[in-house]
Amino acid sequence: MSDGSVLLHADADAVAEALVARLLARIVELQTAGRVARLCLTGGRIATRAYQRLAAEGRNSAVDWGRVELWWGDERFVPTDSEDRNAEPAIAQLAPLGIPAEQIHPMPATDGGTGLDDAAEAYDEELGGTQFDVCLLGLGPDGHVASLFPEHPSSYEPGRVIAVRSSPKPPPERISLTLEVINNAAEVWFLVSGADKAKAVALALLRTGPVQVPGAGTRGRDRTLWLLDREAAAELPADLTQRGLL
Ligand SMILES: O=C1O[C@H](COP(=O)(O)O)[C@@H](O)[C@H](O)[C@H]1O
Repeated sequence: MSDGSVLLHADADAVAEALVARLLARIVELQTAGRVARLCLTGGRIATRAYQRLAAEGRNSAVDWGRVELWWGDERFVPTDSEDRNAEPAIAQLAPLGIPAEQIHPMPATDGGTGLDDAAEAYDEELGGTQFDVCLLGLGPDGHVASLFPEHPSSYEPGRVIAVRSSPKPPPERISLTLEVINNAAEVWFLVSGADKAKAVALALLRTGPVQVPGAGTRGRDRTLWLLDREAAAELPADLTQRGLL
């Protein structure tokens, strides 16, 4: 497991800009090595901002979008057309990139014809042995990642893809990858902005327990990056942000 690197940016827009530049470069690197790039996407405000930019910049990049797979780290178990969904709005934003539909893997929705448990199981099967090259994650103000919430059964339930009930953040029913799958990604990149996330960032980077702060137990096999804006980094010890390394 990798240690984390902190990358400080001025504000949320700068985080989104940096993310897109890094992501495009990493995908090209993977494809140059003959690989299909397997990306796991996150929901959340800053991700939405970044996907807008990715759609615009990605079209003129060297990326072969025919050799990219999209997966999701978590999803709200609501109808496909609900504004609460993580995947469908992102898929719509990224449509200009022309990623083949069979390479886009949203988690099931309530209109998919199965209940929550079967939906989580179906995604586990679809995922099979996929290992992500890059897993993007947000961090909630409470320290949650994907739909793994602090001191909640989701943060210690065994399995790879779990059904989440009574989520402290609405909507209450969700599907989430667990840390077993997330931490098997080659690289985990956190995108975090805003003063409301500062305490959670500090607790996660100072390695609080993963049940108390799921973000604290999350890291990639080869690399973990924390792309933070100044507000989100405000409660980190100064030496850590100055060195940029943990
Ligand atoms: O509910 C969720 O929240 C987190 C964080 O979202 P944000 O808007 O506070 O950045 C997100 O990472 C996760 O995918 C989502 O389902």
